[in-house]
Amino acid sequence: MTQKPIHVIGGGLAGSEAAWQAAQAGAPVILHEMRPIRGTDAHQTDGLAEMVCSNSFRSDDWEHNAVGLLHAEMRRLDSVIMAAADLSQVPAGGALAVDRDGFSAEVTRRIEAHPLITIAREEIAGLPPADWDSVIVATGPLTSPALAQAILDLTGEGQLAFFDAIAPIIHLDSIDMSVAWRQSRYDKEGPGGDAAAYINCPMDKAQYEAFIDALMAGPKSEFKEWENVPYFDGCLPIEVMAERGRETLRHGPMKPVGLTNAHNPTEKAYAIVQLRQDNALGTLWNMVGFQTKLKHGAQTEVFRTIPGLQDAQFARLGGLHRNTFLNSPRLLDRQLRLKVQPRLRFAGQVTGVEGYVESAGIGLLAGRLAAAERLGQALEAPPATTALGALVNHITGGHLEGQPASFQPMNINYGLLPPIEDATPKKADDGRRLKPAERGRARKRLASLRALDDLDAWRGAVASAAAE
Ligand SMILES: Cc1cc2nc3c(=O)[nH]c(=O)nc-3n(C[C@H](O)[C@H](O)[C@H](O)COP(=O)(O)OP(=O)(O)OC[C@H]3O[C@@H](n4cnc5c(N)ncnc54)[C@H](O)[C@@H]3O)c2cc1C
Repeated sequence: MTQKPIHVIGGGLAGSEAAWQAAQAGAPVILHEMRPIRGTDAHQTDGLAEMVCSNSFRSDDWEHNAVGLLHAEMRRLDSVIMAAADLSQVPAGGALAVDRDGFSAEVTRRIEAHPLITIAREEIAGLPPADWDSVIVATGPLTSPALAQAILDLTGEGQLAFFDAIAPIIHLDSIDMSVAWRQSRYDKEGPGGDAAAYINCPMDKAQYEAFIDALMAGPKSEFKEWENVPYFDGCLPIEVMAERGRETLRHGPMKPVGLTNAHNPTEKAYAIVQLRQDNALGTLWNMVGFQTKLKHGAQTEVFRTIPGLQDAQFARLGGLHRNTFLNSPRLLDRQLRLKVQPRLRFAGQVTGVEGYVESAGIGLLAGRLAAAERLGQALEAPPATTALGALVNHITGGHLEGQPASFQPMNINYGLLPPIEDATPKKADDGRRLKPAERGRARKRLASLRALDDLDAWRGAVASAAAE
């Protein structure tokens, strides 16, 4: 080898894709995977890109579904994960589901056969040796404890999370603002000078009582033993708080004080649910204090009883599970490099994306970015109008600085892409006025078309830069 190798740590969804992309670009790679020498609490095999739970890559509809769009973008960029998934497909309607063993075997076969990739079966149990000048850390939600500790020591207290306590996140355009209103408690101005930073949903006594009953009765997900993490008070699940007393929530996250119903100023609410802006675009809002272990079906049912949220569309539902991830907006640059030690790049779920496809997508970019750097080529991540670019934006800057809720992992969704509102047709080809749901679909299709156009323009620019 004439070039020094890029070291990829972790042969999961992200690491396999990163190794493949870097090698395809012409850079030699050593892929370090600790299985089978050391296992995780979830992996069962020693195959690369093992899917630890469901066998689905979710919707394959690129026109109307953001993860389908991500599939399409990755296929255009020679993704090994998508190629192996397409070969291992099993029937699943509009979803892309795979035979998990066949899929993992195909990824393993392609990586093993690549002339520029060497696989080393070993745990990297601390910071990589100083002479590894280009490293991609793709060790996932179950990063081995020794490496997690080394990253924590390097980045500082509070910059690496070990589990997710997530409150649901809702698309702004599905909130009924004829019921809800914008106001901060006591009209207090935030750092940006905004005294109307929250969206408020009021409840009367009967609605509150029914809500508490539904919360306590709803089915909950139980932690597996290996997920046995203690709660700390800042992120108690809402149903655990409700179990401490029927009034607890009314004195906690649902307290009605300091707020006046803009639609009916004389009416005093018995309890109020607040939503806080979640992304810089202002398209996504999280339910403040509503981290929950309710099962997903129960969450949509129970939370849609909240006035103003009766038609809520959830960008993600709440949950609590083991997950190692960085405070990426603070720690990573747009090249996915650790600011304090730029030889270390991060990829996959450890950067704060969520899901097989998203993890592989960030692996794809990390591999290309590392290879370009190694080969002396200039390369930027794709624009935020693409699904891949929107993910990079989310993890490196799309979330709001300075708000109390910390950065939370996220699946790809259209709310992470800049809105396309103005261009959405109001009428069908036959002149009929489009219903809101039809307009929503039309808007998604336009956003997908824009994404693929912009991705192609980016690919074109990258190809000509590489040829220079
Ligand atoms: C229990 C569980 C269930 C999940 N279910 C789903 C699901 O149904 N659908 C979905 O989309 N996502 C699911 N996820 C999320 C899923 O893990 C990620 O979407 C995806 O696998 C992340 O890809 P990754 O490459 O970042 O991590 P992984 O695929 O986990 O790969 C990380 C790799 O790094 C290796 N590794 C760790 N530490 C070291 C080290 N120090 N040295 C060398 N190698 C190391 C591990 O062995 C592993 O192979 C689940 C996660 C968990 C934990």
